[in-house]
Amino acid sequence: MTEATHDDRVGYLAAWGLLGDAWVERPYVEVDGRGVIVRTAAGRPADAPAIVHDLGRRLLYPGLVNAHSHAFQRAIRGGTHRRGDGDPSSFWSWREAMYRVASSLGPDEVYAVTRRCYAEMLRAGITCVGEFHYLHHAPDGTPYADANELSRQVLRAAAEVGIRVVLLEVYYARAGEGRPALPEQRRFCDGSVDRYLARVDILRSEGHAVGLAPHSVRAVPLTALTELAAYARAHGLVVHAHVSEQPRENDESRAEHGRTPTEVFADAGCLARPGSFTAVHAIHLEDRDHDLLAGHNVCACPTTEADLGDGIIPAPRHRQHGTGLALGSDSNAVIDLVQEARLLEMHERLRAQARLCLAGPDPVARTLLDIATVGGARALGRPELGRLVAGSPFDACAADLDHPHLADLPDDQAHDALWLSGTAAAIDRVFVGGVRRR
Ligand SMILES: N=CN[C@@H](CCC(=O)O)C(=O)O
Repeated sequence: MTEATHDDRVGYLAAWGLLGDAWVERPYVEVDGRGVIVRTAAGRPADAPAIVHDLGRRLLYPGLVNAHSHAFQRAIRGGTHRRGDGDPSSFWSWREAMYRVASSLGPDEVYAVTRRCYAEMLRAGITCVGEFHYLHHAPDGTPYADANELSRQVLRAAAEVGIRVVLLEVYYARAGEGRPALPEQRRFCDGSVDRYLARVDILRSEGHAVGLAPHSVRAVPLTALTELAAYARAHGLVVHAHVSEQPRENDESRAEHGRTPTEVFADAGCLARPGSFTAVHAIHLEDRDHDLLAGHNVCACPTTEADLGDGIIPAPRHRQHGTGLALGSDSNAVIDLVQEARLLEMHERLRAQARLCLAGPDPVARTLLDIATVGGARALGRPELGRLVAGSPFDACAADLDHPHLADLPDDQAHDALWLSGTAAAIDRVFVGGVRRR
């Protein structure tokens, strides 16, 4: 492979943007032939390369990082809001509707729905997604000729769309304590930790970005959790799991273990390596759970959590405990991390009857942007992403200051208008690894 030279370099300029930790006017980013940022500056340097793309009146941001997705669930968008065919009026009855689709998809359909979903993510400024992937085998649980067939369909969809993916390979074993997997859950199950890890070994050996994802304490017994935690530690992998999304999950955990789900994950060793665990949802927590999650990550998915009636994530408490926040589009009923971020703040305003709930040293908009970028990158174990700094890939998105939602606002106010009253619709430029994707 030939080295990138100065001649391969191109520059990008915008009106305003976030470079590293600094909000600057006329942000300039220089990118080499491999798509890696080689320098940043406020304003075009005198020695800039010949080609500098001026993005004009746009706000330049790092690419957004979506830390929790079930791509196939896009297929039921809008399909679970009426009584009639079943009763989708609770989380658990919604899950039955979701399982009907989960049981119906073959490899081609998994590829097609995932591709559609990821294309939508890319349009919305998402440059990396953590796919919490649990459709593994044929609907009756029989492995395909290639046991990683459906994981490969996800990887193929991501590659063709041009989005980065971290495959959070799900381990699933049972319907609950003492209950084997339901027929509709059989395709999620590998049958043993060894068979599951053999699949993971292959994916890792092929160079794919992989994390371990014990689905939940309901679906994974403690012995298996302990083995998964040991493997993750040995190989430096992140661990993601659904944690305390619904009160019933806590009740079942107490009945089986006498402990909360977070305590069970901690006792199994899943939290042993600082920063490596991501609790998805983490809504119904006890005080001790917050202490245990300190230094780890929580992935909030506010549009899905609202849709499913889960509850409001205690985001300020997570921040007070030093728990990193990330965002996920989860069910993909909505694919818009700007809305996810905004609702994180707005749900807390409704609960607290107060404003500026997630403000810290930085204004709320900056906090939300950080959660949507570096927060997700940290949760996915990809610290090189989420920031526009030298040495990082040029993964970026830009919002149009002349979009109808932002037009005629002062530029610095437009940034707050996007994150606190807007949507991703204003984002109209997206780059992944230096390649323009939108
Ligand atoms: N937002 C929740 N999604 C979960 C629900 C299933 C469960 O908790 O059993 C999911 O797709 O795996």
